[in-house]
Amino acid sequence: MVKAVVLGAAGGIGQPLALLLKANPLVTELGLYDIVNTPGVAADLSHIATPAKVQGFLPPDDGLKKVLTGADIVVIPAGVPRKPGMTRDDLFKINAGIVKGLATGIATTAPKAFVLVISNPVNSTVPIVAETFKKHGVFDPKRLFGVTTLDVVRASTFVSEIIGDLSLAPKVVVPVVGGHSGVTIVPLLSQSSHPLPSSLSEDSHAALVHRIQFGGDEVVKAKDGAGSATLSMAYAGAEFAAKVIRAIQGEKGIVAPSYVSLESDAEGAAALTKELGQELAYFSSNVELGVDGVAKLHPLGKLTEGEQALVKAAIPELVKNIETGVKFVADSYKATL
Ligand SMILES: NC(=O)c1ccc[n+]([C@@H]2O[C@H](COP(=O)([O-])OP(=O)(O)OC[C@H]3O[C@@H](n4cnc5c(N)ncnc54)[C@H](O)[C@@H]3O)[C@@H](O)[C@H]2O)c1
Ligand SMILES: O=C(O)C[C@H](O)C(=O)O
Repeated sequence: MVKAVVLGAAGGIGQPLALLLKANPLVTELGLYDIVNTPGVAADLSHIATPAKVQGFLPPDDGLKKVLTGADIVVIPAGVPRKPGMTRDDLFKINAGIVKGLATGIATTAPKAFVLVISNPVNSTVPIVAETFKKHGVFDPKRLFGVTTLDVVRASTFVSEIIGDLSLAPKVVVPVVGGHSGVTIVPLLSQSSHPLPSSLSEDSHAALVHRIQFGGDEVVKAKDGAGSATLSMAYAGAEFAAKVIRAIQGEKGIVAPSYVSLESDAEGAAALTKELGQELAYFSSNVELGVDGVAKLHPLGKLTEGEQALVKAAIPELVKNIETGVKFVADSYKATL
């Protein structure tokens, strides 16, 4: 029995994500929450002939508490998306408060749930959830995940395009580490399951790295003011959620990159910190999933000189983004004293 909950379920990501979760036969209950339209989305999805019982909730009448009651896994795509010319950090002002409010609801109603954060800027919203949980004395670093799967999905697609065979895309695996914005997105192309053509020029290689790092901008530009990636994100979010669900049901050996706490006693956390050469509270690396969430963090492994430089460039930005999230929660609690 698995109850999955989507917070922000009526949005551009929320609706197709809810559809894909409804289509997942392992999900037996699907709770949808948003500030608008969830009764309609839930009624629509509830006619699909799959096991999940679907219910939609709105803020009145304790909707957040009701949707979160009994939740095993909570996915959060609530918040505003970018418009052309904006960075993900520009979303912080609005999304930080939304995420903190939802995290407070989870901390008080479903503190043991596995929490998957999609709302941007992920590098800062994940620390916001963690700090909120800490304030409530319920933080378990193994149960909190920043969803970076879209970067991994993009890397698979773009590499298979360069190899010249899109049919390979589902099989191409490229670890993408760091975080989820610009230079913090670090694709380890030297570790691709399918090597790049040896004829690929240095410039084309650099362009590929850039395209993976800034793939989100491509979509924001093409949507021309109508938002950012929604369908590919829903696909990626559902993929990652499905892996977490399989792992918590006991399947072993599931590995996926995710932005997680390094301040955890999970195997490999200390070794990863050592590889990074400095303490970082959060980092995205290959994570082995288990019944309790993060079971093991994989090392970065052998990097090329270029990849080492990319990791080095990502670290100061991550430090700044993490600090912004931590400070937001600290300040907001100070303000309420
Ligand atoms: N992690 C990633 O890789 C990734 C990829 C794409 C988008 N995103 C981010 O996901 C977020 C959502 O994007 P979108 O395109 O779905 O936006 P959207 O505007 O289409 O949908 C967001 C939904 O959140 C709802 N919402 C707002 N405040 C809420 C609250 N307090 N409680 C519950 N729901 C609330 C809105 O009503 C809306 O339905 C954005 O921050 C975007 O940047 C992340
Ligand atoms: O680019 C964005 O703002 C949305 C998302 O983070 C993405 O990578 O597509």
